[in-house]
Amino acid sequence: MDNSSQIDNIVIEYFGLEGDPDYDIMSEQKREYWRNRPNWHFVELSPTTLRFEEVEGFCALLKRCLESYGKKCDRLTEDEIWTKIRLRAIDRFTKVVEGFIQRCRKLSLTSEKLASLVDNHKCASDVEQRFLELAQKFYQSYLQQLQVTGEDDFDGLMQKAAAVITSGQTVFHRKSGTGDLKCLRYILIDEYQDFSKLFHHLIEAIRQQNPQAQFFCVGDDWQAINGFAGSDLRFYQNFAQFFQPSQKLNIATNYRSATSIVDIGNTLMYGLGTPARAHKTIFGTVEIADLGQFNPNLNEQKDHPGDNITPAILRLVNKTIAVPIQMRYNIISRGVRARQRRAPTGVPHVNENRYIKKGKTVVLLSRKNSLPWYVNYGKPTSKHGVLDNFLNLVRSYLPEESRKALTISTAHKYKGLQNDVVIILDAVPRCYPLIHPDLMFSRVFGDSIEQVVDEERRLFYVALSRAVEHLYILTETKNLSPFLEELKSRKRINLLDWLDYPPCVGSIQHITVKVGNQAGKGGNGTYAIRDLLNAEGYRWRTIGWSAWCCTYPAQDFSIQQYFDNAQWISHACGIEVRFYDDLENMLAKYHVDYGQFIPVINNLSEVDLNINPW
Ligand SMILES: Nc1ncnc2c1ncn2[C@@H]1O[C@H](COP(=O)(O)OP(=O)(O)OP(=O)(O)O)[C@@H](O)[C@H]1O
Repeated sequence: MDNSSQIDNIVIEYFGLEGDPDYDIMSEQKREYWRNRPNWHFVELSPTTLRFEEVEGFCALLKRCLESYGKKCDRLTEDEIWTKIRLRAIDRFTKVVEGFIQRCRKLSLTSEKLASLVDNHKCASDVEQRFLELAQKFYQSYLQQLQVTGEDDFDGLMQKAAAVITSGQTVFHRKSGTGDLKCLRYILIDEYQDFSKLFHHLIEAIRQQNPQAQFFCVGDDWQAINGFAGSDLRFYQNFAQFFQPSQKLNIATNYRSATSIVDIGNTLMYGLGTPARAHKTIFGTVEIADLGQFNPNLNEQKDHPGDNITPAILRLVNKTIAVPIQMRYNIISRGVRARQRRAPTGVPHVNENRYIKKGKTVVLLSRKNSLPWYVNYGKPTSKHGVLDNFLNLVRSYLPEESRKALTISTAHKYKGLQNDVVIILDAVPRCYPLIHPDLMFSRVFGDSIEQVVDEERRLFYVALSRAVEHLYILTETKNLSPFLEELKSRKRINLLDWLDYPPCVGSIQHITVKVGNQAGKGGNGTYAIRDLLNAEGYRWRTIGWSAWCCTYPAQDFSIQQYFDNAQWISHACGIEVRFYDDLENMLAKYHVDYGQFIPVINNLSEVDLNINPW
């Protein structure tokens, strides 16, 4: 497209999966998003258009549409199109082939064994068949390349190690010293649910040489989540068959999580094994956070146009980390003390016991390495990918000293870890279970949708069970993950009320104080104290509410101290004082009459509520 005549921006969207309810919801969200953006035109096309118009008509239609917006269109040649999409296209294809080769290696397949596997496999589509033809060639070349160069991959080293041990060579040398596999008395294997054929070969080789060695294998079949990478739960499930004689012990005590979290994990895995028993006695919390019920306020809409997820997460994080900057605490606590001392009856009393329990750490767990399309994390700030960029965005809204308390990870990578607070970002059907379209390329290894769904359930379990005290499950109640749906049908789970999670005010650097006249009391109030205000550095401003304005560093600012130090106050009558943060959010409003200051209804409650009630 020739953009020389660019006046406005155009987004062209091809809604290729129309008719799929989940996809249609997302399409409607996209329409809504672009409708609300000035200077952007949204052009949508779909397979229906393509079916009616056929390719030529479809292109002509698009051209006419773009020209109506003043865009000149020149059709690219096939070669030019390929040049533009090449990198992206190769990237996905490369990943699929790479995964395929890794699976073959984990199974210790030779080219011949793979060929026989493919011969006996019934392809479900032409695409699958053509892929398998190509993949076999790639695998053959890969093996040849290893042979020619003498290089090896990890799986190759494992195979060689097993072969060397089988041949009777059991002495090994390491930097720390020399050893003999024949002398090993105990072999401890962790994460046994993730065992693969390749590891099994190695262990078998050791056992052949050293039949006296005792094996101790620990694993959790509820956490078997690496089938896609070649792990095989068979080794765990049929343990007794592989290790004879053997004894099996159940470790059912969960030392990690609060009872409500252990309970939710058991409910998800009901019927799939011995339920866990919580050792901790604290109850903890499990709450569903429904994005469908979330209404961002004007500031949040301004900061995150078209994106509800970011402000929603910010509210949860803000409340849970809740190590409010000292300054914010000062404003509130001293403000509240002032209110309690001087306020006439009827001014709401704030219970200071609700304040801060510091030191909670929070992790955001994502099913994918990416986020929904409408989440705009701005200019990339990290080269480690989308999630880290998003983390930096969310952190930028937190006080400096709280930032490290927040981390992000995929659910897969968080296996084995834990956090006080876990926020699951995406308990929706397109994430749990995530059935990747590339699944068709691993059917030949026996992968099926049923297996994937089982593994996704276990992944969801891993995500839930990382929480020590508090678990938030972010979802859309009209679009729940089937696992969550099932959980809800078996157990009552609290749906959080967003009113309890007020907006994140953000890091405040400055407080602007505006001193003006109370409504209905004429202009004499400020006139009488103008020289005093002037001397204290105030300037008269008429933008918005006409008032004398002065800005103070937010650090250690307190309303009580402010009034204690204000020279003008003893002469003041009919005055209104307003306190604003950097974003022009009004934090507090006071009336001053006859030297007395009285708090009026104000927005401090919003800041108050940012304090962690736990
Ligand atoms: N006997 C114990 N007494 C008290 N706390 C324990 C005990 N054993 C483990 N824990 C605590 O329980 C938590 C989980 O322990 P650990 O990570 O060893 O378990 P795990 O079975 O490997 O967990 P997962 O496989 O779910 O990651 C940790 O916080 C650990 O400190």
